[in-house]
This record gives sequence, structure tokens and C-alpha cells, in this order.
Amino acid sequence: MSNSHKIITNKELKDAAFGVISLVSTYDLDIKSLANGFIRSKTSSGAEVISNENQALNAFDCYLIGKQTVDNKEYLNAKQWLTEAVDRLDDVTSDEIIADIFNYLSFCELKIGKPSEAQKYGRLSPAIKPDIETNELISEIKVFNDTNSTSSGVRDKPIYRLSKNVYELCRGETLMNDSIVSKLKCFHLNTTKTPFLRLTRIQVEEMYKSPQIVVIHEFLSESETQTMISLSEPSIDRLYVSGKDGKLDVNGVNSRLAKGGWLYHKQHKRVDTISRRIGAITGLNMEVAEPYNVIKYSVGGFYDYHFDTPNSSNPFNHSARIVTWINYLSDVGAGGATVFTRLNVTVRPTKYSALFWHNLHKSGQLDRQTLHSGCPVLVGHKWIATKWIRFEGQEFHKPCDPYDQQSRHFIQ
Ligand SMILES: O=C(O)CCC(=O)C(=O)O
Ligand SMILES: [Fe+2]
Repeated sequence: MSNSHKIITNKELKDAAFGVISLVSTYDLDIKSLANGFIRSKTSSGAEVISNENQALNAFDCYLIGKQTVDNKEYLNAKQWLTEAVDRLDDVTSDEIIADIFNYLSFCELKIGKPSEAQKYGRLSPAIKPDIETNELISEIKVFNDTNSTSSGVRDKPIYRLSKNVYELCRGETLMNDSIVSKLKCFHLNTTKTPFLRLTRIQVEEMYKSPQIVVIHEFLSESETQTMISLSEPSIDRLYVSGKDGKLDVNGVNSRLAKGGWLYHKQHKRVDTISRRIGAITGLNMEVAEPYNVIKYSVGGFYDYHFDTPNSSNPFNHSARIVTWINYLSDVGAGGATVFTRLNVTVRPTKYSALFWHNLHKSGQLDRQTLHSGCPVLVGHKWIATKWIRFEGQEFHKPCDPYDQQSRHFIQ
């Protein structure tokens, strides 16, 4: 993240800083270790893993993350990042950046409720015009002195807009009731009825009963994962999600931090074979399905909670995505689980496996239990290829019953 790499744009630096911030809040990471290039995380068995990314951050990196953390209103964490920046100040850090660091530190102290500390930092950078308006600082000091407010010791509430239990789910904690867990099964799909699958053994693991969420183990081969990645890698670009007005939200990093692109069935024979297998398992018409959305999340990359299809008042809405199918193309060193926050389901990405679920009730209306999220990647990269299958063209495959509020089941 050094400022000496001119090729990196401000937007990319902002993204990287935001990624680090989402890691800190999700996995409760120690900022000092992170600044020194170490990521401490726990495996599902509880063992501690320390990954040395071998990339200690410099003063400018820590300043940039601190600044972004201030924008996120996480003042305790921001203070820590800025303190790390101060510890790393060297001859190449410009006076302007130094002044800015102390001004942001001062601002954080105010927000934390320590105006005297704020004044101390303020005095350290009087000469240069700071990024933050001086007037704003003065009036903040006044407010704090007047109200004698103290909010120190309160933990930052992260701006990363996830629901309450998502942090625990992302960390791999078990939140699901034993009574639900005990009913979940692992089984082999009876494929003798489907000629295309006759010679294949499809191992299914239920993650939830209703709505039915399942993992298909060993769904992909090594050559299939390689083909999907190598065909997509040259053209992947920063992904954005649609805002409320339907336009892409290119300024917001808050909801998705990833790169991706589209991969069409017809681009390669192997890709087409994968689609035909998905069609055989789900019983859906793949001719009309969307291309694969191949996504690469790097460290800090995530996808905030969302539904894959909007709720429509029309139960026969043809563009609704009835099924989501996610192919996991890589293992992930740590983090990066797919979590269903209303069902307490955590799915760890495992190379070659696939995850799928129904987004709609039989009536065609959105099943609001399917709210889900891609947790931030902590170590390594996460590659997935998502296929959203729309209602259009499926009328004869999965007919609708407008009065049926039950979840659909694909496989028993
Ligand atoms: O990255 C993940 O685990 C979730 C991806 C996802 O929700 C999607 O592609 O719709
Ligand atoms: Fe999704």
C-alpha cells in the first residue's frame, strides 16, 4: 500500500484500507500485529494460526487506514492506526502527512471524549493546514468541555453494516440450535434416474432444511476449477452492486469489495459440462440461466449481507433469481465463509465443492430467510463462480403456486 507505487489509484488504496478495517472489526484482530505484517486467526478447531504476510506497513499505510477508519467513525481503532503511523514516521514522510496524522489523532481523541489529549496533539501540528477543518475541531472541543462528556472505553461500532450475529458466524462459532443440527443429513443423491449423472456419485450435505441449503462435495474437478479461473482472470475488474436507484454504486465500498467478471457456458466445453451437471441436479433449464459471475476476493474482500433477488409483488416475475449456485474454486487460508445470518448457517469455502439454495417460496415470493453474506477473507484469496438462475424459462421445470408460502426442496 505504499504511496511510492504510482500505478495504484487512490480508489484502490481506499479499497485496501477499507478491506483491512473490515478484517479488524469482523475478526477482532490486533492492530499492532497487523501493522507488523502478522495476521492472527483461529481455525475451526480453536487453534491459533499466525500468518506472516511479510508486509509490515509503513507510516503512510497506517495513516491511510487510520484516515479511512475515521471516515467510518471507528475512533478507537483509528487512534490505534494513527499511533502506529506515528511510531513509523521516517525521513520520507512529508510534513503535510505528519501534520495530518496529528490532526486526525487529535480529532479521534475528541470523539473518544478526551479533549485535553486532543489539544496536546493539536499543538504538535500547528503550521500546516490540515485535512480536517480547524473550526470543526474547535467547536468539537467546546461541545466536549461544555457537556463534560466521557465515552472512553466504549468499543467501536463498526460501520461495516452487518447484522448482529454475523461476526460470530464469520469466526466459525456455532449458533444453530442442537435440535436443528441433529436433523441435518449427509447423503448420496440417487442419480440413476438422470442419464447425465448416472456414473457420478453426488455427495450432498444439508446445511439447513427449510429453506433447503445444501453443499455438494467434490462437485468440480481440478481442471474445471483451473479452467474457470484462467478464463476469467484476465478480464476481472472491481465489482459494484446496484444502489437503490438501480444504478451501480461505484463510490461505495461498503457493500462489496471484490473483483469479478462474467463467464459464459459456451466459452469452453468444460464450463458447459459444469452447467449441464447443475441442470441435472437442480432440474432447472440452464439454457436461460445467467453466465457465471466469477469473483476473486483478496485479503479484506467481502460481500455484505444481501438477497440475490428483489422481492416482487408479482409472483410470476420472470427476472427473479430462483436459485443461487456457488462453485467454490479455491480453498481460503482463513475467513471468507458464506453465512446466512437469519439461519445461523456458516459454510466454509472448500475447493471443488458447490453451495446452492432457493431464493423464492413456491409462491414465487422472496424467502427472506435467505439473507446471506460473504465474510472478509483473512488469509489468501477466495475464488467463486456464482450462477443465478432466473425464473424465466423454468415455467415447465418448476411451476409456481401463488398461494404456497413453503420453501422449495430440490433434493431429498
Ligand atoms: O462470497 C460469498 O460467499 C457469497 C457470494 C454471493 O452471495 C453471491 O455471489 O451472490
Ligand atoms: Fe448472494
